[in-house]
Amino acid sequence: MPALTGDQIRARLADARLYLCTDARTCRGDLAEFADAALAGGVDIVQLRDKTGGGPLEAKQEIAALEVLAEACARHGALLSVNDRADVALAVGADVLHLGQDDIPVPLARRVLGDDVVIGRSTHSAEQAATAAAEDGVDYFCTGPCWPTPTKPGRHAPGLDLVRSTAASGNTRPWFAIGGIDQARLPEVLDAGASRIVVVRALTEAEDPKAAAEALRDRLG
Ligand SMILES: Cc1ncc(COP(=O)(O)OP(=O)(O)O)c(N)n1
Ligand SMILES: Cc1nc(C(=O)O)sc1CCOP(=O)(O)O
Ligand SMILES: [Mg+2]
Repeated sequence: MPALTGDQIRARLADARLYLCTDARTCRGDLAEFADAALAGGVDIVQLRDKTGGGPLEAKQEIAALEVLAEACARHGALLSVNDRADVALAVGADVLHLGQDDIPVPLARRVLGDDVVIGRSTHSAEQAATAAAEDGVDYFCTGPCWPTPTKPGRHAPGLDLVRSTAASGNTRPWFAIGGIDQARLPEVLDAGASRIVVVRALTEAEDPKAAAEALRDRLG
């Protein structure tokens, strides 16, 4: 069971602006320090997304990294997100499960997790965004990539047009723009109508992750 109730998690989701996906930083061996710095800079949600080996981490490594992130998130009052795996989200008491278009269907994830874990969806077209905005069991969705990105090679980028159409759609569910976003591009993303973002390299590759997170968070309000 997550430490927070579903209502508490959803209240934090409503206020969330900056969502980080990070790998386990196995080569650098600094996951706890990195997470602390990014969270101190204002990250609201942290997801472990490690595809550095060309696929998912072994379960034991994934759970060890999630335990490190869970402690960091608890210290900073942030939400912990698991990518792809409902069973792992349940096992570690995560607040959030993120599912892409090719991951397990939301109703099956709900069967595993119940109602007290937030579920998010990836979307890459206006049709997918409209579906996610209305789908039972979905709490938030992401639209992207805003720009082609080496973090998700081969994924066609719908660009900022998808951000604009989502902003104009009248959707009331929380949604995040993702893909290729950094400090220099953030103004364009905000101008297109997003108020929440997900980043990977903008923080994982930053020399000073706390300062980089602060710079993004300051513009997100
Ligand atoms: C917050 C967030 N948004 C989008 C994604 C991408 O999910 P998906 O399309 O399933 O791709 P993978 O991350 O599984 O490669 C995400 N993980 N998190
Ligand atoms: C993991 C992921 N999902 C995307 C989507 O469009 O669903 S784009 C993406 C990678 C984002 O990485 P960066 O901030 O380094 O460009
Ligand atoms: Mg996925």
